[in-house]
Amino acid sequence: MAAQIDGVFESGLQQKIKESKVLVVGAGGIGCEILKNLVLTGFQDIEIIDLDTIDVSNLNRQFLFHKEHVGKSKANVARESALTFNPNANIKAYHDSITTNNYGVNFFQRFSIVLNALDNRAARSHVNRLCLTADVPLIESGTAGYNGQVELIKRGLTTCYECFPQPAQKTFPGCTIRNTPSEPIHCIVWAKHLFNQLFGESAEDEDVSPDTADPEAGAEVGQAALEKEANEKGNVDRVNTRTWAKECQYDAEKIFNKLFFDDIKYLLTMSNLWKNRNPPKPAKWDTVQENANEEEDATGDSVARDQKVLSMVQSAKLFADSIKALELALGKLPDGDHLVWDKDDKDAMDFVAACANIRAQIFDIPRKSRFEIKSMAGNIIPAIATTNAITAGIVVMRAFRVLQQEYEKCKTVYVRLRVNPQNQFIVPDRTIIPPNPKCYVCAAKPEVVLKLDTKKLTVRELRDDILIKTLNMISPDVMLDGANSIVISSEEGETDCNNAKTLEEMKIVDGCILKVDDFLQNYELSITVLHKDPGREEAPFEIVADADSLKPKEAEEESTPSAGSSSAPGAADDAPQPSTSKGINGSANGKKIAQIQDSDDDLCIVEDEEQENVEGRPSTSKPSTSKAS
Ligand SMILES: Nc1ncnc2c1ncn2[C@@H]1O[C@H](COP(=O)(O)OP(=O)(O)OP(=O)(O)O)[C@@H](O)[C@H]1O
Ligand SMILES: [Zn+2]
Repeated sequence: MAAQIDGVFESGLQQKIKESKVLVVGAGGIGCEILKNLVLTGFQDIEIIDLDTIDVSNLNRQFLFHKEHVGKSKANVARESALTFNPNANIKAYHDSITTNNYGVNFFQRFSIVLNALDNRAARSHVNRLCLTADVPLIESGTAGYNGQVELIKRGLTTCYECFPQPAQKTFPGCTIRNTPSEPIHCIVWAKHLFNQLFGESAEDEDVSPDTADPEAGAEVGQAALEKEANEKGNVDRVNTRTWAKECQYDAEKIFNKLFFDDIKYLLTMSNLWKNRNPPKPAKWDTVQENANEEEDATGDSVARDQKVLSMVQSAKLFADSIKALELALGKLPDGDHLVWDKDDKDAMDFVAACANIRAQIFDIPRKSRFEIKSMAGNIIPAIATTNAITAGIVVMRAFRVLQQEYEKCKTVYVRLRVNPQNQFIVPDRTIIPPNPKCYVCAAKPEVVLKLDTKKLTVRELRDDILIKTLNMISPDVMLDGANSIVISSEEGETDCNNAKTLEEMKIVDGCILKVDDFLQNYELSITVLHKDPGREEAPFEIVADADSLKPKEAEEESTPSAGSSSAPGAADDAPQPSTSKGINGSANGKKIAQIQDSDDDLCIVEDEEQENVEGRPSTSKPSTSKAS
């Protein structure tokens, strides 16, 4: 192939390519393109890992996969297809998650370079941490629609994936979801939680029943309502939702009446909630069915069906049909196993669309089409094959630079839909942004401040919601500094007795320091705990990566911002980022795009000598949070 002909590459590069060992993490939209580029440019020692199997919906853009591959391992099929381009390449495929303990520092150290083509933060953060520890250069990439981003992460030289705060993945207070939804998304989140309660892995923080502890309702009000209901009914049925649903054989009518009539009536008894809001209107199965004949059937071709906003009657029918199908699917699994919600699973999606619309109608919230609900429930930004191809091309060209150790030429690059005033649609940052010395991952002594209600937050919540879901650890061990006591152990079962205790009961109070260690990531973090009383709509905890930002205002003003600190260019602007988990960092944010477009940067990133920007500013100092589609 052309890339192996002498003279195509500058001197020495061809040899470096041949001698290098590359790891590609993810064989999805960008991963397939990267793998093809690697084999076509002469890389011979490649490993690729992906945990997933091929879905029909991947075929339009993940061109290494064809119809006959549906259901097979992405990594294995990607390997086979790529070998047809260059049978001399040596490709090893792993059908596995990169976050398991099979892939520790020793595994990473074997590579000259790692190329990420992932779609989630947890895996990106994990690879970031391992590449930092193993001191292997990592090229991080992502796309979101027409926007793409490629950046080099190199220990001590550049920002890491976690140097600056990520835009919060939008979550909603539990009481809004359970008691007082006001937007379609609240009903969609509730419906997804309900799916998990009935068929999936039910998490404690995904309860869908009325929240009697809602501070706005007033504790006594909730309690009084509970007692009132208890008296009226003789008892209050508070059994686990799944157990109850199984007992009534997933009877659609009974489940409908419980969720949309009994529970809503119950919410109405929490009268404080409805002083300044329109109260919900309970819906009963029989009453809904009375209108059934007047309504046209919701079936028809799937495209038309997807675009249509279903009525209450149609939603109720879809609710009943999808419950039956999901019950059947659950029944086929081994005992104790559960379904996993997937936007591409017809019945799971039908169920969520139906429940979200029924609840929306009850709360007088606009209903949405199945298509709209699917986008919102799946946080979907359509994947554009061309953006993936361009992005993957840049990834491999950056890999050339890394092999030649020309790190200074590896500025972060953005792919845009429209050209900027300099006629660029592939726009590099002006400079390489150095690491944030206060980064809670790559700093010499990583530390954060954690503000939370120590009287309320439990050890389990500390582990699941904060350390795992927010700080992206996999298997944390936690010690209370000074007391030498183990709060959380990564050994299964060892500290289960602590799980339900509040932090205060574990003697973790204002000012305490927790020493956290994740052996899978070779990552240690010191957490200073500060107590706060959260309000109703406030997040239950807040993580501040830079302890100085808690200083009084005057003190803050005196301190001089240093390059690469959280007050470095770009960082402050990065805080209020778009809420989607897959929104690309620095791209979906209009402000950030404007900064980039102002820049008078390199003519084209494929040029060897990138011109220095004279006017522009570094467009962002934050890493990608985007999806590799
Ligand atoms: N922990 C992980 N280990 C290995 N591979 C992972 C991990 N997390 C995600 N991936 C893989 O990264 C790839 C990301 O590619 P992409 O964004 O195109 O996702 P997709 O699932 O193929 O597409 P879509 O989400 O649009 O349906 C996926 O193939 C996914 O399986
Ligand atoms: Zn960092």
